[in-house]
Amino acid sequence: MSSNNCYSTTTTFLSSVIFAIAPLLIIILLLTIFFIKFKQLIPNNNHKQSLPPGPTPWPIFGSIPELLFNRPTYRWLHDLMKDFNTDIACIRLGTTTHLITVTSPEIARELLKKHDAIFASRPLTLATSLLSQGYKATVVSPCDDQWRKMKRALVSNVINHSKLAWLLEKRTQEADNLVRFVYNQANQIGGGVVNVRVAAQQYSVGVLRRMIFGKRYFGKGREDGGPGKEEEEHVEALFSVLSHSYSYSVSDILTWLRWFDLDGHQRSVRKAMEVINKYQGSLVKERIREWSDNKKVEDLLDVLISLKDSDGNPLLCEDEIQAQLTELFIAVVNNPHTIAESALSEMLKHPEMLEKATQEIDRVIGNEAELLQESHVPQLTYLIACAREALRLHPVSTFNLPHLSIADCTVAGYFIPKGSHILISRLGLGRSPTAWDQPLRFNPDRHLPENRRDLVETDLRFISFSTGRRGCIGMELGTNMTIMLLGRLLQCFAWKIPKGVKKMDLRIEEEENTLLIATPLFAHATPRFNPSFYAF
Ligand code: HEM
Repeated sequence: MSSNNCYSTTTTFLSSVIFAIAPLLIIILLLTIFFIKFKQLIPNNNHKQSLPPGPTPWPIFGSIPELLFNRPTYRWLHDLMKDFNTDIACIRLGTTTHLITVTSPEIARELLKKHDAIFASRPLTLATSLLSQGYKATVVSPCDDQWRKMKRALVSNVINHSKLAWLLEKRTQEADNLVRFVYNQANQIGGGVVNVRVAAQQYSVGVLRRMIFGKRYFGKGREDGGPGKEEEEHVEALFSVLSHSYSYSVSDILTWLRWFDLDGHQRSVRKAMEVINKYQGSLVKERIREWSDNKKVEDLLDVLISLKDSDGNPLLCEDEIQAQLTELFIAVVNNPHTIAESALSEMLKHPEMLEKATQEIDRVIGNEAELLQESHVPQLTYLIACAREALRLHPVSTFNLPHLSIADCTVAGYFIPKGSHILISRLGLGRSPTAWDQPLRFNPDRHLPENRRDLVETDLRFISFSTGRRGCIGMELGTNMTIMLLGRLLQCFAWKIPKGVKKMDLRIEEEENTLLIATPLFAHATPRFNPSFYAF
């Protein structure tokens, strides 16, 4: 037999062996992959309790297909909880992430009061990473040293009682501007129709712009007190970032798809951040460049730049300041305006409430020539009750900001694994039939026995500023801004439903995690006083 023949026989033999065992190898490989995945799917048996009820997950993908195809997600989650007849549910995403949804005040208290330390972190998303320049600030950062540093800086030096007292005049100027803007629309024979949403949104952001940058307008502004195109663009960009922050984007759930930006979220957030940086960023850069330690500290940007660490070096770098300012604007852009808009809409449906709140303001001020001031706010208990009721019944978002658990825990008798995303439903708490009698009725009187002087609700019967380590730092400012906004509108103008509108439309807009009333509130305003009252 020739060597050639021998070689070819050996090759043929080897090929036939490989050919014979190839399917076996493929089967072994598949089994190994399946075993690894399957192992991940088996619940951890070290705990005795079961997970909260929820849909049966698909292998590997969990309930991601349902989550992506049932929009808006908040409705799917709430419907699912109703079907399971539960106040706490668990939706598994992929093999390891658990989404825990909660609709009862008792369970919310267990999470944010009893086990606060365990649930004090935040999940990461593409939008929150972009807005915070890689988690350099407070609101969206996970519970780490950077968050601690920034929160401490905010509470001790930036948003506290003494700084707010120092900046009172700037806030009052913006409240005067609100009245001027609305007066210029209402000062016609028979009054005028006002877009309350625009006035209220621009007031909220205007208050912060004055406190941070010492000025109201990025550009030339407008004579009538309204927003210029720069301010409109700024507010629109803030809302865009806010609405994408925790919106269950495909790229947040299946992170390996981020590159493709399938739902366009990344593009939208980057575009909005360009606008925000164009306005805020250039001011911060310029101020840092021109900074000298002899400069008089005149606004919150000066405060942030002037903070020093224990070695006497600047405490915050430019990125931290930029990120923190964006977060502060995002923190105020929606709450005060939504509360004022929905409270006024409800009061227009119930004119006796409008009358009662206006009479209270007149009585507290006692002197017709004076405009409402922040010092009057604690005495306006009926108006505060109306704002609390608006917060309870018409929350601005379906869920509180998400929390993330940093250890395994037992809640309501169920096992909650480390790394769970916790979504506390603002709708579920505020409209809970066990916590509230006739929950769907707008009834400010239900808050009166408590005689509250603020919007704080630490018992979590509804979410206002929430509570615990991740609780809001803007309770005093948020209450004052909201009540001044609503109070000035009621004090200075008589409001009614515009001609041709049969009833106020309080249907909500079904967008991801936002509950804005579908149509902005257009209401008819007439000045209540002589023109000389508005000449300030
Ligand atoms: C009526 C007005 C306001 C309401 C209803 C409100 C509500 C909230 C809520 C519900 C949270 C999330 C709490 C949680 O995760 O459990 C929050 C967080 C926060 N708010 Fe507010 N807020 C208001 C105004 C403000 C203002 C005026 C500021 C400051 C200028 C502010 C700054 C913050 C910050 C920094 C956080 C993040 C805290 C952290 O994660 O550690 N808020 N707010």
